[in-house]
Amino acid sequence: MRMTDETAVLLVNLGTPDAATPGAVRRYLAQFLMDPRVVQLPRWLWAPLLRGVILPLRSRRVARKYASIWMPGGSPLAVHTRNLAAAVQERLPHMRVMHAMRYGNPSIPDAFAALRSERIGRVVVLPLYPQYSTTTTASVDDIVRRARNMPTHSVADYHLDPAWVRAIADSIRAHWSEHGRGERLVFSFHGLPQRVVDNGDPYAVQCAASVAAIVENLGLASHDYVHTYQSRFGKERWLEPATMPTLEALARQGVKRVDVVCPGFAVDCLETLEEIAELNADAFRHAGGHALRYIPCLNDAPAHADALAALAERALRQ
Ligand SMILES: C=CC1=C(C)c2cc3[nH]c(cc4nc(cc5[nH]c(cc1n2)c(C)c5CCC(=O)O)C(CCC(=O)O)=C4C)c(C)c3C=C
Ligand SMILES: [Fe+2]
Ligand SMILES: [Fe+2]
Repeated sequence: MRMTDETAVLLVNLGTPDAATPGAVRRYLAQFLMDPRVVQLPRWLWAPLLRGVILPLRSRRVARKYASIWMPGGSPLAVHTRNLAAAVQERLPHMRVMHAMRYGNPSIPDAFAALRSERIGRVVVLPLYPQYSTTTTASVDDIVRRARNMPTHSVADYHLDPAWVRAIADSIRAHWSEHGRGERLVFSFHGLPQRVVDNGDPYAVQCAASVAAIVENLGLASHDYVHTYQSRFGKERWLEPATMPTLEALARQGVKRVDVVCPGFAVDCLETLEEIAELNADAFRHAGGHALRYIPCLNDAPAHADALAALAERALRQ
């Protein structure tokens, strides 16, 4: 089949269970946690541990967490990613915009099969991770390399993209003007094992650079904000400072109101809606704080779709 000049943009996110049930969560976690980019233990050790201990226990507990945030259209990560792709499509009428998930559905191989049948000639893959990590971005690339059947260009990261930085800063300003401003702004990013960073993963450096750029745009002083890492998984040492103990320490120091923003997540998901807006908000109050206000991800906001559409167009010109 001859390819055409038609180009496509494939937005790729992490993925999420198809239902808030232990079975669906188990299928999702099994695929996610067997990715050697994510858990680097030897397979002979990890596979039986995962199947025998972790999946049976974790799937039930995590399914209840998903149930607490589930939307009429599905998992928030799936709903927001779908809506974001539609918003980007509106801005790129001359291209085909699709989305896919690294784990679960719709899969990356299925997306490439669909693009091939639509006779698309060239694809820009835009992983929805502002900061590059081997555990996320490189893992998307692993599958893209295997699945692609046409010329493909991948965007590595956009952690300092001016339009993206401005969109995040504007969303914080909008939140402040609607709800008032807390005494501290907490920037909480998904964590990584410290070992992964020690082995050369640029994620932590890029997270810090994003914080610096957003803070500069907002004109904040160093005592106005804190940069933390959330979502520890397993027994290893992860990036620090950790979000929850930091919030508890702030509350004990007498801080009554904090705002939390998560610029490592393109769209809201379990880690923001349940972990930050529910779990960490409770912990902050139990430690003596009055209110943790969570600032939502950019999701399908016009400024977010504008920034991503411009990134994709620039990548295509390269
Ligand atoms: C935004 C960047 C992310 C990095 C970096 C990342 C690394 C990473 N994650 C785990 C383990 C889990 N993460 C889970 C959920 C999850 N993680 C991200 C993003 C990053 N992960 C997102 C967007 C989500 C939410 C998915 C959703 O459906 O809403 C989970 C699943 C939930 C749970 O069981 O707690 C796990 C497990 C590791 C081990 C890791 C780096 C090594
Ligand atoms: Fe994660
Ligand atoms: Fe988590």
